[in-house]
Amino acid sequence: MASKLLAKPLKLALIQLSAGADKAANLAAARSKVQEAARAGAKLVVLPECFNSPYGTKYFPKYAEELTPLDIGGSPSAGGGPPEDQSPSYHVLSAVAKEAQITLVGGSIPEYSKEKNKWYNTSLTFGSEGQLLARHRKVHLFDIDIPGKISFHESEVLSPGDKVTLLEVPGYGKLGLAICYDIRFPELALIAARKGAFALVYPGAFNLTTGARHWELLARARAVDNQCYVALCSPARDMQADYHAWGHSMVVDPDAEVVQQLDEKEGILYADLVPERLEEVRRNIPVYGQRRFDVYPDVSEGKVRFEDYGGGIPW
Ligand SMILES: NC(=O)CC(=O)C(=O)O
Repeated sequence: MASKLLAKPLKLALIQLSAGADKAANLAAARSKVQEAARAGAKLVVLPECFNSPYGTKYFPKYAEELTPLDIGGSPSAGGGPPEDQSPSYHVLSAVAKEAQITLVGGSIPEYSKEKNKWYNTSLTFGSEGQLLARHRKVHLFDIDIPGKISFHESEVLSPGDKVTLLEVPGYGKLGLAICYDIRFPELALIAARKGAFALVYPGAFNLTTGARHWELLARARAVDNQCYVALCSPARDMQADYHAWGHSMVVDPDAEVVQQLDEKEGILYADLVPERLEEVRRNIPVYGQRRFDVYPDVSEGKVRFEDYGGGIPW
């Protein structure tokens, strides 16, 4: 097992903010909070799921943006990226990542693909040159019915993505990137970890029912399964909104300890991702070298659809 992390801790910021009906105001608030986090020294900044729109199927088509032609690895200033009027969120995220000189996981936004005539819940990550580093479309759609509590069906409007997403944080190593409900599916996290991820990042909007039951449990489960850092970034709770987000953005370390956690209000969580901690945990309990692929299959091998934006670091 080899880690490609530098010895220097990576300062992470999770921005918990609520999104209202005014998209321009949501984008302006996100921009100002990202700048604040960068001034505090964060190098990797994460926004929440659906940070530019209220969360709800009736809102997705209205707030959706067209991202094609996607220029993965390119820079909008060099002619890449969608036109400004089709995707203001793309351009704000790109610009603020460059201004702030950070890697920015831009939460998620509703995306419309004209080519496919489909909507997606999509996360875009930008590098410090403003270049698009990665795109993840939520693979597992949030379709649930808990009688008397909550019924939600993203699939009424959205289509699922079809890839595990990995991306390189320059100078540090790989992140596994997924969105909210994706965290309930351990295979996605396991594949990302076995392909070299040192941290799993989930913009996510759990609610008052499922958040209380499973938010921390799932974060800690994915961390202990994979001996990775896990970061969950939620919208702040707004009881005037249709959907009541759980909040409680959190970072869990590779030994499944909660390092930091917010409450339900707006705020920024800072945490250092420490390479030595990762190595210590993996050395102490070396499950990665102890798997029995003669007894069961390695889900990270064979027919796996994954997008690795930046070269593999196999363990
Ligand atoms: N909003 C989601 O995608 C997931 C969620 O709230 C849950 O799994 O619970």
